[in-house]
Amino acid sequence: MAKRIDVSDLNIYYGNFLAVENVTVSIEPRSITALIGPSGCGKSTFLRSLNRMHEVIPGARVEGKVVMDGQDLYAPDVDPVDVRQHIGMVFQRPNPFPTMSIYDNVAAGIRLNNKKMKRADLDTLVERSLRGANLWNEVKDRLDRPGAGLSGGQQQRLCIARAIAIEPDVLLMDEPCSALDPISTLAIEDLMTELKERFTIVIVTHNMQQAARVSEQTGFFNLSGVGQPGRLIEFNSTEKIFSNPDEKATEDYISGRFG
Ligand SMILES: Nc1ncnc2c1ncn2[C@@H]1O[C@H](COP(=O)(O)OP(=O)(O)OP(=O)(O)O)[C@@H](O)[C@H]1O
Repeated sequence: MAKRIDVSDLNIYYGNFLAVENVTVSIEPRSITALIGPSGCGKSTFLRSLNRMHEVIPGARVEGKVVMDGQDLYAPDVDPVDVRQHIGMVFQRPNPFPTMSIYDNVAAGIRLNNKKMKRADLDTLVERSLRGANLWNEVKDRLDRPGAGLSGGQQQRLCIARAIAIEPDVLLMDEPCSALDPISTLAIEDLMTELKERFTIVIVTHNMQQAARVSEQTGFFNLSGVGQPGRLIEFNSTEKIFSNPDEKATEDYISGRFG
């Protein structure tokens, strides 16, 4: 079930380095939120803080709140592994488990959560996930072949199938199309539009046309100089950001004047 995320006063550190400063934003359920901005402004860092992946880096930590449907994800009694089951992630480079079969790639997360699931139920879930990722028709006759044997675009859809198989509430996507050709990119964009009916989606992208095509809301991050923290400069409807942004820096960035 798609859920809403409310971030308040979030500071994100790598050791003593403040990488992202003072972000307050609300991410709506059943919609796509795009994060754009120049390299190094903290988009990926912010994304990873939403499902507590940031803290797997030694010395990395956050201050502030990330609340999903009323639950503070950084409260002391919350298990980060549990958070990552509810907030799934898809990365820039498709990363299927290379020697595992297509079937096992999709089943991997389900098996971790539910070791005793019957084979027939698992088959149903794997098929549903592959259909959900628009990959079923291409792989249904070779489910036992290695995931690494698929094309890049198919591998990325396999990773999306793996992510949605455990029925998360939120899907985080960090430049999911940057390693893909234009046709595969459009396939993933169509898929995102379908998935937003069921999931809250947050995507980091360098491709402004992509942000404009797929998202309802856009956040523009920027930094004032090397070594300075990234900040969320403007968060607005995608239509407004790309037609009449409030901030000059947003306008300069989307019109290609820097970044
Ligand atoms: N593992 C890390 N350890 C220390 N600093 C890091 C680490 N990862 C990122 N940073 C720093 O945090 C800041 C934000 O980086 P981040 O990768 O989040 O930016 P980004 O906007 O996603 O960049 P890009 O668009 O190039 O991917 C940068 O100054 C970066 O050097």
